[in-house]
Amino acid sequence: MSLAARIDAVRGSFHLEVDLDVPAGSVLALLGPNGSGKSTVLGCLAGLVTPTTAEITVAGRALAGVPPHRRGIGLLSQDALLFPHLSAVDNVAFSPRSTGAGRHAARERAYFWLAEVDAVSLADRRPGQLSGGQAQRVAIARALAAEPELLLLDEPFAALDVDAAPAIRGLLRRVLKTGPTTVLVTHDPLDALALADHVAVMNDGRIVERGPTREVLSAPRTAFTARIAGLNLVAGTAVPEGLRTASGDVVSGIPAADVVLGEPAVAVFPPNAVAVYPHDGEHRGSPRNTTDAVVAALEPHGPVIRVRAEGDGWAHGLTADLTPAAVAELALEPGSAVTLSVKAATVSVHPAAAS
Ligand SMILES: Nc1ncnc2c1ncn2[C@@H]1O[C@H](COP(=O)(O)OP(=O)(O)OP(=O)(O)O)[C@@H](O)[C@H]1O
Repeated sequence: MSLAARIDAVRGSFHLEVDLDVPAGSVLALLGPNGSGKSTVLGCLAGLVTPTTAEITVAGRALAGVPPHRRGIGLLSQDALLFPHLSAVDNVAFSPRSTGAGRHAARERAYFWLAEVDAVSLADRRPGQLSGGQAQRVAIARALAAEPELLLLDEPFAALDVDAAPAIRGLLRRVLKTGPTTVLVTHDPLDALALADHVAVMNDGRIVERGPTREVLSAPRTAFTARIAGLNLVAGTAVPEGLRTASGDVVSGIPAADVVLGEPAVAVFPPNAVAVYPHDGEHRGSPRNTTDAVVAALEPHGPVIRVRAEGDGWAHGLTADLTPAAVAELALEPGSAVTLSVKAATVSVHPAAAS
């Protein structure tokens, strides 16, 4: 069920103007800072915010004038928002019940989805007896049990503590692989990397950049996206040491709790974790995570100079932040041959959406 939306909306002095196209079954992440309009987009899609003008179609069906509960849309927000007086299984069964399923069929479907999110053992508990992560599992089951044509996720990990978030992220990655067309709102590039095929970066009510997630975040075309992403990314497959790239290089790093060996992953590290040495220099740091490269560009970046590298293998597109004094000392200029080194302890390895 593909989504196509052209939305124009005004909220006070804020003006939103976006268009979105999300192919059937894929996940689009809307990434942007506070106040950029992400929640307003979700509100318009869900029918909770009235746009000035909007053309929204899901699987070719126009949603203009359709009330929220008839839109075939599932919404999962930061807080699970379960009905406090119903058990977990009755909360999940509520979705199919409200679309006409009989009591028995609804409970059966509820147990199916509770099993999908590893929460069958919680079936008889009330929301007040669930942790934040457990409640969010049940809320995911409830959203999916409605079998929505479009799933909207509004910062689904924001209210979870750091220990619970990776498990829920892993779970969503699993169910979204075969799940409905999804729009995910987040301000965390790692959420986009883990879950989204495509990303649209929002600023001040507009989409300033869009494309395949890894492409946009690893080679941002606008300074704004670079600031949001602000990270080096190397794509590959998770291995015990860290990650193996398509060309067979291993980048060592610390795996996040939700990494699965053999699955797509990205190694992530900030530009200030990359050390730059002259190509034939003696100081190569630790022999791990060392690669030859050529300086492609030097860009002022606040108090530092951001060195953009090109080369074969995983060096391509990496950025390193150096002080102006270091750039002068190394006599760096576009075309300089260098060796880059990244300490494994500064590299985190995260699961990535397969794209
Ligand atoms: N009910 C409202 N009335 C007037 N202005 C509003 C209302 N709701 C939101 N806004 C304004 O619309 C703009 C976009 O808000 P929105 O919540 O969509 O951004 P966001 O990107 O989701 O931000 P956050 O990440 O903080 O949730 C903001 O400037 C906000 O102040």
